[in-house]
This record gives sequence, structure tokens and C-alpha cells, in this order.
Amino acid sequence: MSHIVQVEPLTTARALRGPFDYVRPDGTDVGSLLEVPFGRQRLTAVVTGVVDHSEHRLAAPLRVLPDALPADLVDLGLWLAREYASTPARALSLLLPPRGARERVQLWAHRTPDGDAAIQAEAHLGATELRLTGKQGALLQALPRFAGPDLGALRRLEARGLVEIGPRGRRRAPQHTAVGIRRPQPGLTADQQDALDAILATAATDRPERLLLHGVTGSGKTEVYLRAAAATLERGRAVLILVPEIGLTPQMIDRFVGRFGDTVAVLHSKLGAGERYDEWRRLRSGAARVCVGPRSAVFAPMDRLGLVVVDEEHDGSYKNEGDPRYDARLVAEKRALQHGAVLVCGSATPRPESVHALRRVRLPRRVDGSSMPAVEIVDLRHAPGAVHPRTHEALVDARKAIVLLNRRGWSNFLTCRSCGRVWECPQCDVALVLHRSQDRVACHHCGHAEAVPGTCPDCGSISIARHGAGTERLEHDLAALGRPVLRLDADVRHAGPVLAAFERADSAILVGTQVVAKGHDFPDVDLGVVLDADATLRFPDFRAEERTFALVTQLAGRAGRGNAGARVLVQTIDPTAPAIAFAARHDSDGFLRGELERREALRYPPFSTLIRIVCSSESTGVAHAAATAIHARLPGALGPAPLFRLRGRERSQVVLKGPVGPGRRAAVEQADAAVREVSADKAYKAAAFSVDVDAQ
Ligand SMILES: Nc1ncnc2c1ncn2[C@@H]1O[C@H](COP(=O)(O)OP(=O)(O)OP(=O)(O)O)[C@@H](O)[C@H]1O
Ligand SMILES: [Zn+2]
Repeated sequence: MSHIVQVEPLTTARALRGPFDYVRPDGTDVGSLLEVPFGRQRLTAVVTGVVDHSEHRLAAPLRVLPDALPADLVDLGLWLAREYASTPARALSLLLPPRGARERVQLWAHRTPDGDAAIQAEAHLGATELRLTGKQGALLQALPRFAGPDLGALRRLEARGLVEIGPRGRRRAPQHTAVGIRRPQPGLTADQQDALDAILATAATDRPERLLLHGVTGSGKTEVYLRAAAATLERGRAVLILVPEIGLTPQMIDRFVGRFGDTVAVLHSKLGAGERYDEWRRLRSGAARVCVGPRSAVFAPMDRLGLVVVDEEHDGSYKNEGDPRYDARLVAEKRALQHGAVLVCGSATPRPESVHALRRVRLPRRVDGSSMPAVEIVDLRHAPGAVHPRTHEALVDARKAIVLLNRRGWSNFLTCRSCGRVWECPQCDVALVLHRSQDRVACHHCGHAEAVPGTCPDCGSISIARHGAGTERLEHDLAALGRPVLRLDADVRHAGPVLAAFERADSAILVGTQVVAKGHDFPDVDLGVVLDADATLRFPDFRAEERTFALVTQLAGRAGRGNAGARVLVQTIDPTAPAIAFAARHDSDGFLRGELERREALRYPPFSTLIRIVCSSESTGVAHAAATAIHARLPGALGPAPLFRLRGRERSQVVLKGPVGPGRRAAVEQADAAVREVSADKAYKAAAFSVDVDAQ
């Protein structure tokens, strides 16, 4: 029996790293959560090991907290800390049971044997003989159940020995729109059957492969996941399904809940604290064996996973923005490996990395037999204005159209016509965007907002120009076509009702940012439009091509399901850009081949490990100095390069292109060590550091 626990106290300080030794409380093990005295603080801590010996004088934990983590998640947390140059404490914090809620306990009433007898007697004798009122008889009949508002009446029956009342946990179940809607399970197409067979064949082996389900839009990938999930449950194994942001893809949850019912737990930020806690507990106890959720659901406390699915694996939301900057796709792969589960990443527009690393299974056709819509590139070079006349004509003809413009708000920026002043965010080096309906100009980076200016504070002119058009303006302009126009972007709080209204409408236009291109399945969209295909292409970023190809292909994929003659128009000032040209030809193989060649030539992922270190500071010059110091410790790294000021902080970055494979870990450690050294130096006390491994 080992008497000592090693723990990681959960603090955010980068410098502080455990493990620290404490006396082992009874019944604790790896994964137990404790409250420990730590210096002058009391901290939550996770037990990461139990040992026999310690060189220190040991303190005793203050108490054992409820809900332990499973041991495999503790391993995962420690791996996460190393893989993403973070600390064990920060990584383990991501895995904790949801905070801010406890089990909900309510009073539960059930009949005693006397109560049962009374019910039977009542049938013969009638209620009055037993001195029960009609209401009391009915109450007794309805047991067992939670007491609720009838507690008073039940207490009187309890006093007569007919009822027993005691506390009992009561689940707070999330409301699903799909409850009770059991959609019929369609027979699989031959392609789907082949894909399913490939998944199940490798799932049954000792070391299942990692698969990429590369299926064109509308090829029925979800049905393949559902069948694979059913087979996995039959084998007694659990299923984890990761999806992009939940609010935008309610259909996925609906399908899983519709097919598997209560064994599905959902984990996402829109749940109340109590619901989230209860879902976590159901997963932890094994009461729920399927979990559907976004990025953070990759940490669901599940036992004996047999299948891990990453749907729409190209989606940017799988990368965490906070520290550790983990990539849920890599974590999913790690979890699948830990459990001997098969990993299935699915997409119509997979990332070059996935094509390179995973075994590909294809769904080359749409399930409904429809062909891909014809894509026409509209050259914007000689046509000023947001909507080209050709596009306008097509919109007039279309019955149901989706229009993508990746800029929200009314106009992009404001200038003074007299002195040229540009309205900028006081915290960030970016222009403020006009949101007319909110009567505000706002920063899309920090959320700063101010009233729409009436006069220029520099020169007093009242002539202020609005430049460019965003989704809000477009919504307004397209209303002239005499059809309902619906808008979907980050300013719209609830996507569900908008999507539902569009689905129901006989004729309508859906306008929005890239969320309109996500995996929505509308049967009768006859026109798709990308208004500014160059917007993503212009980003100074090695993923610009990949993102543009995905956006155009995904938007095109929403059109023409189940009906012939659908069209897609892509407006661009760069008609020969490969990402746009390949997307217009529905040629993902051609695109991927070219993109992988380019990445190899430039040593970008998957041919290198990209590590980005960003130094920031509120004090002038400190970020650049810190980045220079880091650069000096990382021979061959690029930078330091200034980034635009964000939230009042100057920023400077250093980028390291490390090797892949066995050398990757050393490169991460080298970057981590450089950051630790520099952050410990008093000269850079005013700087903050972020390390992004596999930077996007
Ligand atoms: N075998 C089948 N027979 C008939 N209908 C099917 C079959 N499989 C799937 N479907 C239906 O086809 C539609 C498209 O399927 P699904 O949304 O899964 O496609 P997808 O491959 O995920 O597309 P995307 O990549 O665009 O999200 C859905 O309405 C689904 O119910
Ligand atoms: Zn700002």
C-alpha cells in the first residue's frame, strides 16, 4: 500500500510545475480530485501518481472532492501538456468535471407495503372505506415519483405509513428537438456499405487504423457514422462523435439522438451547468455510451471507446484558442490509440495533412444520385460593386439561394471625406465595422463598440464615407428582389430558427458568413453564390488556399441536393487561382495533389511541425524585445515579426518550422525551454507568451 500521492495543483502560473507530494487520503487513487494546502492558498489538485517514498515532509490534503477523473484522462492531460508546450495544471484543468453544479437531489416518494395493500383494497372497498380522499387515492396510484408540489399531501400519507419519502438524484436532461422523432433508417448505398465495411473490418482488429472518410458533399457520411456507431455499441464499446460548433450543426445531434435515444449524451457550452454536469456523470458512469459534442467533448470521460469520429475534420473550430492550444483532431487520434478504437475523420474537403497521414475511404457520389452543381466563375475585375450583373440575374431567377459573404456588419470601415481619418479600435490596430441595426461601430477582435460617429473629431466635418459591404448591408439590398431574406452570422444569436425558417420557406435567400456553408442539408437549394472568394485567399497564411477551396466546395455542396439544374456562382478578381479553379471543377484530388507539392516545397505541414510563439505586452517595445530574445535561442526560426496590436497589447511572433516524426518532440521542447528562459528573465516581466504547436 502506497501512502503518498503525487498531485498537480491547478494554477495557471507557467513557472509552477508539479508533481508535489502529499499524504494519501483513504480511497484516493490516480484521478482523484483533492483540495490541498499550497503555500498560503487552497487549491484543487489532481492525483497523478501514488508512490511509497518521498523526500519531503508531507502535508495532508484538506479534503477529497467528489467525482474522480478516469486514469486514462490523467495520462491524456499530461500528454497534452508536453505536446502543446503547456503545463500539466493547465492541461488537466480542461479535463475536470463541469464546475458550478452538483448532483440535483430531490425528494422521491414510493409506496410502502401498506401503501400497496391500500391500493389493492381501494379497488374493492372504495376510497372512503380506507379514509382516503379521492385525491389521496390518485396520488398513491401515481407513485413512485418525485414529490414536487404534492410534498405536503405525501407527508400526510407518510405519517400513516403508506408512503416513504427520501432524497434521490434527478437528472437534468437537455431538450432535444429530435426527441420522439425516429427517422427511418435508410438502406445503405453500395458506396456507403463499402465504407462501413472498411471501418468495421479495421475496428475489429487489435490495432485499428486511422481512416479518412473522404466523401463528396451529400454522399451520406452521417449515415455511415450512425451504422458504425450501432455496430460499435453492439460490440460493447463506446462511441465519441466530434462535430464543429453545435449551434450551427443541430442536425447531427438530432440524428444521433433520434437513432440511439437516451444512451446519447451531448456535451456543449449551450447546456446549463446542471445539464452539463449530469451528462458528464452519465458518461462517467457508463449510463450513456455515445457522446456527441464539439472540440472539448474530446475529453468526455468514457470507458472502452471503440469508435472516435471527427466530422467535418477540416473545420477550424477543432483548434483551441486558449492555452494549451490543442488540436482536438490530434487529441482524438491519441484517445483512439489509448483505447484501441478506430478513428474516422470525415470531410468533403479534407486537410492535406489528413490525406497525407490517414488511410482514405471514399464516397465519390451523392446518395440521391444528383450530380454536383455546375460552378461558374464570375470575373469581378471589370465590374465594380458587390454583386455582378450576372449574379444579380441568377438571384432573380433562383427560387432558393444561399449567398456567402465572409464579412459581417453593414460596411467594413468608415473614413472622413475631408481629412481622411479612419475610425479605428482604440485597443487594436484594426478598423471599426459599422453595425447599423445596433447603431454602433464595433471591433471584431476585442468587442469594443462605440456610437456611430456623426462628425469627425479631428476636423469637424460631417461628411463620413462608408466603405465596402457586409452581410447586414447585403441582407438589406437583396430584399429588393421581393423574397424573404434571412441572415446568418455571428451577430445572429440563434442559428436554429433561421435555418428552420429557410428550410420551410418555399422561396427565400439565405445570406451569411461561412456558417451558411457548414454541413446543412436542405433539399431544394437551386443557387449558391460566393460573393468574394478572394477574401480568404488574401490572408497571409499558408492555409489560405486550403480554406478557400473548402469554403467554395462546401458552399457548392449545399446546392442541388435532389434537384438537377442547380447553379453555383463564384465571384473573384483572381479567376485562375488554383483553389478557386479546382473547386469550380469539383476536383479535390487535383487540388490536394498541388497543395501537397506546394507544402512540401515550402516545408509547411504535413512536412514540418509549425510552432508559433507570440509575445505580447502593454508596454511599448517589450513584445519585440522578448521575441528577439526567443529568436536568439531558436536557431533557424523565422522572425521576430510584428503582429497588429490586439486588446491594447503590442505583439511580435517567432515561427519555428520543426521536423515531423521523431524530431517533433525535441522541437516542441526547445521552443518550450526558450519561452521558459525568457519569461523568467526580469527584463521581460511585462511580456506574456503563447506557444502554439501545429499553429493554423
Ligand atoms: N442510403 C441512403 N439513402 C437515402 N438517403 C440517404 C442515405 N444516406 C444518407 N441519406 C440522406 O442523404 C442526405 C445527405 O446525407 P449527409 O448529410 O450525411 O451527407 P454528408 O456526406 O454529411 O454531406 P456534407 O459533407 O455536405 O455534410 C441526408 O438527408 C441523409 O438523410
Ligand atoms: Zn479592438
